[in-house]
Amino acid sequence: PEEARDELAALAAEMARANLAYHRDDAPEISDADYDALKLRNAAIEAMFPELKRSDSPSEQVGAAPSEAFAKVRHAKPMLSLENAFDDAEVVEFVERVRRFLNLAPDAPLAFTAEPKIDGLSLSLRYEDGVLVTAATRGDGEVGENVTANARTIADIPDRLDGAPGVIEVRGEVYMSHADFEALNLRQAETSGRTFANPRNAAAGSLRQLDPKITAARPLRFFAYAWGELSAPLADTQDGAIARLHALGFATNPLMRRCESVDEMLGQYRLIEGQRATLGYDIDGVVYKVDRLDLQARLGFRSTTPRWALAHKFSAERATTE
Ligand SMILES: Cc1ccc2cc(C(N)=O)cc(O)c2n1
Repeated sequence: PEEARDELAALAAEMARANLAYHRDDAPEISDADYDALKLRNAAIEAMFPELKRSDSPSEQVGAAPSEAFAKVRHAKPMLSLENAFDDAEVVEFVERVRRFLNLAPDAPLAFTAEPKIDGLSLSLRYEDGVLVTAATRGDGEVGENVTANARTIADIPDRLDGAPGVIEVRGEVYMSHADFEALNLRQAETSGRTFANPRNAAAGSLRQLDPKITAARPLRFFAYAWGELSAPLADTQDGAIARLHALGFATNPLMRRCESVDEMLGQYRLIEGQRATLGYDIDGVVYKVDRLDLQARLGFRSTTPRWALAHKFSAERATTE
């Protein structure tokens, strides 16, 4: 029994640390599966020595373990990641690959959009008949976490839409500005002593708080940049669709431009890179997308990335906010 008591104490400490890392700092130290294994071991020892059950045992608490913290949501359309490019030559290759796939002559017009790649965390917002019904994190791309109550506290996210398709899933990035991040860390240092390493962790940790009142006190922002299920098209082009999202009340990034050539794409990349230090929020590259949505549909997706999009990353600079 003495070893059992010691092991229960060790398990309790490890689970408490895992919970803190997961819920407050959104930097899970162990996987859901590992956490569940700790809970199982804990339950097994309690079964053998019921008198040793601790008051802080997870079998005493109702749910709220990392793996059950948020209900799971299966995305109607997978939330994909983007293929990366690190230099101009890879961008030229991407455009040539798109032309070949579409069987376009080298001089045939082919427009792209170029926009800053926000360094936050993806969120999918489902509206039905203009009402926000579900907000879900990306998760593994197929299944995310239901964070609807928390998303409702974000000012940039409308609770209702007028004039939208009956079903519309808006996708974008939740992020925290540098100024809000510094102020939050000051507050954190004075209260809990736990500060966040960077704005992305602070945004993710704030969005995945169990208590929406805590999320409401966190200054989170949102840029819309894509969509999932739609019961009717938004427009014929990427540029037009983003303009439509803006008209519906979403914040979209003002540095997005339609580009008629690779040179214009690379020019927009340099313009955005030049403004990187003055935006007031973190970006880690530029996203190019084929502008015409009929061409996006023809290009389709590889297993996890669209053929019609590319993320052109900035060279990794010494982190400026850590
Ligand atoms: C399709 C897709 C996937 C991930 C994206 C991510 C970002 C971003 N992090 O800003 C922007 C986009 O337009 C994206 N578009």
